Amino acid sequence: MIGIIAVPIVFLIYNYVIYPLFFNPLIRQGIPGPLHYKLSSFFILNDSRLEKRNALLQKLHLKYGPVVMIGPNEVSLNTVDLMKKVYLGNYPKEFEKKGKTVLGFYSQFGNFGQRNMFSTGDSKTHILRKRPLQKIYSKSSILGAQEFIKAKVSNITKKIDQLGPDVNVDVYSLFISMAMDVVSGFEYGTKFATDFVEKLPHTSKTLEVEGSIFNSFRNSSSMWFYTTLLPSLWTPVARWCGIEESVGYAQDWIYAKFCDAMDALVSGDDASDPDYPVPNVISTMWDGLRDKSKQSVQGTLPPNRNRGHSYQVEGIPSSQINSIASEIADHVAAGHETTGITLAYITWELSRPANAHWQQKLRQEVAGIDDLSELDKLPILHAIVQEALRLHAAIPGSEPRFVPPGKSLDVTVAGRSKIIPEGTMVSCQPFSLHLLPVFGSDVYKFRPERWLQDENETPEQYNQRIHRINGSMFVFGQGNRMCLGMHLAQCEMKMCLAEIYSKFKTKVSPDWCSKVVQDNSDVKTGYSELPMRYKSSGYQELTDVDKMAMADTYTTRPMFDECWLQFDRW
Ligand code: HEM
Repeated sequence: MIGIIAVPIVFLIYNYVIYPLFFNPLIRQGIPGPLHYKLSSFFILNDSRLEKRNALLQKLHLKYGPVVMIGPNEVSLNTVDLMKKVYLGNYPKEFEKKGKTVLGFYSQFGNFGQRNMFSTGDSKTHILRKRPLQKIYSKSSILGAQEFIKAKVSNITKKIDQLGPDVNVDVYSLFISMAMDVVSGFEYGTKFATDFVEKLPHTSKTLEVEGSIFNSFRNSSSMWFYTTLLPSLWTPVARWCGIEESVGYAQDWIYAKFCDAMDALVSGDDASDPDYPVPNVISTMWDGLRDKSKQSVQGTLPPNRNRGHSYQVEGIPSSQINSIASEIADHVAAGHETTGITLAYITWELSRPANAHWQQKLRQEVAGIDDLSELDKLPILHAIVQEALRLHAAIPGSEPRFVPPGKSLDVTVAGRSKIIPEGTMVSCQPFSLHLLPVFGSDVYKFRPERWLQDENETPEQYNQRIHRINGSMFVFGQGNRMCLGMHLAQCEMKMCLAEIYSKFKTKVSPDWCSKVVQDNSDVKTGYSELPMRYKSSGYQELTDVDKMAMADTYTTRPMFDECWLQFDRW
């Protein structure tokens, strides 16, 4: 009897007290951090679940310095040098040694039973996947696709004109829709691109409408903690929250569109609209698969458009077909939320009374220019986009990697050299890196001028400063796992801002909040700063700054999922 009780107690004491305190190499090295975080991963996982992680890591870095232990095997880093060592050093997303693999944060991002580029752990497999897709999103390819992007972007101003002046417009809905209209063309071919800017009203909270695919994407995001960190609890929690069905809806929608585009390709049709011949993922991967299989592929079996997710082509294993669908699903998700969220933050910042002078400057700069390569050279437009990417990084959360087998990471703690051993999970988070002093003063404020030449600076000093701060940006990651859609996102955003501000001025809707804050006050981050009751009850007493607080999650969003502006012709 004593043995039955004693064995588990000894096990727990050894695992949670003796081993961590006396044998854990990170603790023995003296890596700083709160003691309870060093002993168990429970605390940092729970912070993620409570949507407090990003703000907490920032506080820990301010307290303990740039190297902080946040779990028995996890260290958060916050200097530009360490970020470069890890990400330009291409540390892997998974740790593999002697045939054993430690899966990481990313392994759960696969779809339809298949991994994709983003969720691939090892560098060799990743580069093979990435190579054929890289050219679709290269700068020259995006410039070549500008007529298509322009057509989708100009639907925004058409929509605003239809709505008329002083109408409250939810720009969060508008820009998420625009980004989906664009990215779907790059995935399925322009023939199959969506038209959500035209089809949705954007004058009510349509993204939350039950059954909408955006609601479904949102519900998937709300489950990100379980998807990525505790997959075994995903199904019971989704069922308990009543969103299991809804989460599947976006996947079904993505797959149904995939089937439509595949039907066209397999029968020898082009997936591109002849007016907008844009290179796309489905055609590129399908051609690659046919070349690889060296078979003449003909005819389809009837696709299963329900939950089966199994499009079949004679002679090709369905796993290979689904590998294309998995890649597309990832790009569709990555490509619409991030860009839409950033645009919502940019236009909100420009609409705040204290920042409204930037609208004037922008209008003067973009007047009469709609060519993308010309827009790309404009300093004010560039400064506004860069500043929003810094302050409102759409992915502000940690991007975890492992110290590779056979290597260690040298760090300095309080002037002393320390070694982080192989297999340790290390990460930087854009949110904290973007607040470092290298970016200048008032780092919690939106100040596009930090990207422009100061009147006291020589051109040489300016170039050196800009080189330094550009190299410190982490919004798109760095190294070989850097964002594939970066040029697409930047071009889309610049085109969209030029289109809007050459025609309209914007202001924060006074009907949306108790008060529109007049000064350029600091941004807020996260649910942790506002009591949860605001989320579900009447929250009319909040200001626009409160309502645009960034959700404390891996991919952020305005925490109330809305951003209401009014548009007026200049
Ligand atoms: C403002 C918009 C965007 C932001 C802030 C953003 C941010 C990021 C970040 C930080 C990563 C790297 C994650 C990591 O290393 O752990 C990433 C990867 C990725 N992004 Fe984006 N992204 C944006 C837009 C897009 C768009 C429009 C696409 C369209 C296809 C896209 C596709 C991808 C893909 C496929 C990867 C994985 C790359 C790889 O693993 O090699 N992103 N993105």
